[in-house]
Amino acid sequence: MSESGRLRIAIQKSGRLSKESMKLLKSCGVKFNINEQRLIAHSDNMPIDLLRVRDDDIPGLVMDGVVDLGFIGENVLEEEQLERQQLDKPATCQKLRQLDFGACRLSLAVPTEFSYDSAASLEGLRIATSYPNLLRRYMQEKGISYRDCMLKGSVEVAPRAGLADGICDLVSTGATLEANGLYETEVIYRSTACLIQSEQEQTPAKQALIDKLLSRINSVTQARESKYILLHAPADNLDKIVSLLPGAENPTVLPLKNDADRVAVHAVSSEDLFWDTMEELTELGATSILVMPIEKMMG
Ligand SMILES: Nc1ncnc2c1ncn2[C@@H]1O[C@H](COP(=O)(O)OP(=O)(O)OP(=O)(O)O)[C@@H](O)[C@H]1O
Ligand SMILES: O=P(O)(O)OC[C@H]1O[C@H](OP(=O)(O)OP(=O)(O)O)[C@H](O)[C@@H]1O
Ligand SMILES: [Mg+2]
Repeated sequence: MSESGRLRIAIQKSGRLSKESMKLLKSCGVKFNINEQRLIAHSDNMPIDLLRVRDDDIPGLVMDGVVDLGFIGENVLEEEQLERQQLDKPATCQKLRQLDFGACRLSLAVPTEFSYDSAASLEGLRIATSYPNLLRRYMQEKGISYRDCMLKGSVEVAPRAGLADGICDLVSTGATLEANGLYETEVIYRSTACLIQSEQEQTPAKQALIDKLLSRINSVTQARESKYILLHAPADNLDKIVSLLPGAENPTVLPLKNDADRVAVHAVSSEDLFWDTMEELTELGATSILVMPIEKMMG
């Protein structure tokens, strides 16, 4: 299948994961032009082909070894794994890493007028979902029987349409539930996007390219989570000031010309600096505080 020399990566064609997956690849130095009409995009500068498909198809393509890598939500990955285990189809792949986008949760939700105590309140009722296997696993663990209503989309309208009593669907802000007169009762699975690799043995050249991509992804992600901070601090308060900057245990401290009592601090901090921290820094006498994004980080 993917025995050509080129690495095949499956990404969602259009949806919640598309932009971020492409952005991540681009920031790893993979250049490509997407033609909306075409399923495949060839990279201009690396031996990589992108396959643009429905997200539901990505785990299967990776598990069958049709593509080498895939960007996918853990929710879809796990659901497909459970499905394939029942059908005795190949159901394994390597999860290379979780990614910092596509965060959502699969939750049970019921109409606002429904009085809900626990999942047992759904005993014998009908639940609409696109994730029948994850739902079944959860309800079996709780020992609750229920009836299925399998819907591929528009799950949140099912109760109002009289198709189901409750739903099990993805939630992020909760706006979709609210707009449909529903409320979230329990989270059954938490998910982010992840990068997966086929179990098939790769040629050394392809595996080296995968390792390089992964190392670049780690570097880009670390950079996204970090900030470069410059500030002037009273030398007496230096330790307190540094302790407010997470991950900046060994900052560069430089003297200031014509000011023996103050120093310049340069540090990479592992968290975003929020206004509260900035205000605390100011209270400790810090001035000229600059917080800058970092594009790449290595070593
Ligand atoms: N509201 C959300 N916020 C963040 N991530 C989300 C949200 N909704 C879904 N996701 C994540 O993005 C994935 C893709 O969601 P999307 O709604 O684009 O899927 P889809 O409609 O099934 O797309 P496709 O047409 O490719 O089948 C989900 O499986 C989940 O991992
Ligand atoms: O809690 P919220 O922030 O409202 O997000 C949840 C919604 O987001 C997803 O759908 P999406 O908007 O991707 O559209 P889709 O239903 O067409 O897949 C998901 O299926 C929910 O319907
Ligand atoms: Mg889908």
